[in-house]
Amino acid sequence: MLLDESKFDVQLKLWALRIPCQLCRVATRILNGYVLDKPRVKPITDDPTCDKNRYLILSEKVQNQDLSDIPKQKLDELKDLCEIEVLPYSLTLGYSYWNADHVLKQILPDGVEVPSSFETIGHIAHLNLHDELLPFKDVIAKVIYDKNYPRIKTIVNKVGNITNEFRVPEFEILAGEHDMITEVKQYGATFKLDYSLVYWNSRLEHEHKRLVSMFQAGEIICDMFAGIGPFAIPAAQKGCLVYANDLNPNSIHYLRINAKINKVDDQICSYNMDARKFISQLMEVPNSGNKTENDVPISDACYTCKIQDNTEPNSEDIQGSAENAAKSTIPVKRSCGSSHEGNGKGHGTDILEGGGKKGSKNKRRKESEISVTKTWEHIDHVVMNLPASAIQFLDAFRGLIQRKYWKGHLPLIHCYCFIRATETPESIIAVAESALKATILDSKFHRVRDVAPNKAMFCLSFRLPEACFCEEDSQ
Ligand SMILES: C[S@@+](CC[C@H](N)C(=O)[O-])C[C@H]1O[C@@H](n2cnc3c(N)ncnc32)[C@H](O)[C@@H]1O
Repeated sequence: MLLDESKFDVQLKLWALRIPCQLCRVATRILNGYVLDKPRVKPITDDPTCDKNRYLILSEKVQNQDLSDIPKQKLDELKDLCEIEVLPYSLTLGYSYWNADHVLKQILPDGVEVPSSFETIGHIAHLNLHDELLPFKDVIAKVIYDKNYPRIKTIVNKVGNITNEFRVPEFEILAGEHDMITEVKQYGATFKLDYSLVYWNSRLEHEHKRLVSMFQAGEIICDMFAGIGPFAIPAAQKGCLVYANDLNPNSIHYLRINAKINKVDDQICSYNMDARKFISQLMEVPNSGNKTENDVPISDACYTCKIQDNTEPNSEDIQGSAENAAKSTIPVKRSCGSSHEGNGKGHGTDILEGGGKKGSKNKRRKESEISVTKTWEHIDHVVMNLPASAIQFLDAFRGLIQRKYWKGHLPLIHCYCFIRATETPESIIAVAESALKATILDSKFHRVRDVAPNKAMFCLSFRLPEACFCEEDSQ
């Protein structure tokens, strides 16, 4: 369907006053309420016959050449100012004048819902067109492009449902530049991403902010499904040390770029593996004799914490050794509320307050602190944002943490999930407990957003139950 822009032309028959240039401002003030007032249309224009004069265009309210629609008092004031000359003025409001909604309403058949909003990701507008709008997708995209350029340079529509495990939709580019690499800003951080290759949802900005506000400077955060870093980067900016993992190599590629852009690459260790394997390697005690085959243990890879590329394991990249890491006598700075030397018993139910020491200094970790971090001894928070299946991954925590090494509180788990109309928070907890094979003592559901009429996204936060400890003597 081609767009004939002339079809949107509307001719207005108006009146204008010919006024000396220097009096235009005063005349406009006097005629307040009777001067043309339309977005993007100037009410004062050149007089083609004399450059010392201007046309002051009157609004549609003024119908008569004798100006009888304007109150007498205003007219008298104007007459005191100058001689009044009234001229007919023809104004054409064309395609460029009308907003997208107005144009689309005229193009689309009656009864078809006009697409009123779209998600913006940097320079990309992401439409989600219903089937009935698909025959009009090109013209809709052109209008949205025309009306939002240069802020928006690429218009895409989601094709089909997301089926891949990386949660990346398939897109069709409908208008503008074929460029899916863009940058977005969230709460002061910059995120670069290829929208065709990685998961990104701008609607989660508030949730990213909310969760990170629960973290304290100095805490250790483990993000099992990190994407390009919307939890990891602001957490690191806040002074946390972050272990971030994602199965999608493109997400990790951009996470690393984003860590550099935001100058927190010395505070994020990034990994590209399955989340279960990641968490089990993170909790693996060096030299405990039960290393996962064919992998660089995370404790080794992050002995010196710089952004690591574990997709190409290379022993020369690993600085320090597991033995050194395990024997290190420099204490890891902790910000958890309880004793750092305890065996994890007697945890309070402070989960909902975030578990961090109040008033801890908002300062970034120094590399020396990072280099001795022993994740098998303590982490503060685990983030699991894969709502469709994160709860199933909770089984990875069964017997994961060795009690004899652990110091302080067990971590707070923040596990995202969907709750459908047929489900309840209790039924979700039951699924989580069955995965953990342990009772969750204290939990909180935070409603993140409605994703469909009968389906909402929630964040389930709870402290990992003590029953999940591995009691074995691993030495
Ligand atoms: C819903 S996205 C969340 C990304 C990011 N945390 C955010 O809030 O924008 C889920 C992420 O989990 C990753 N993922 C899916 N399955 C995974 C698995 N088995 N192990 C690790 N990551 C996985 C996807 O690639 C995707 O980036």
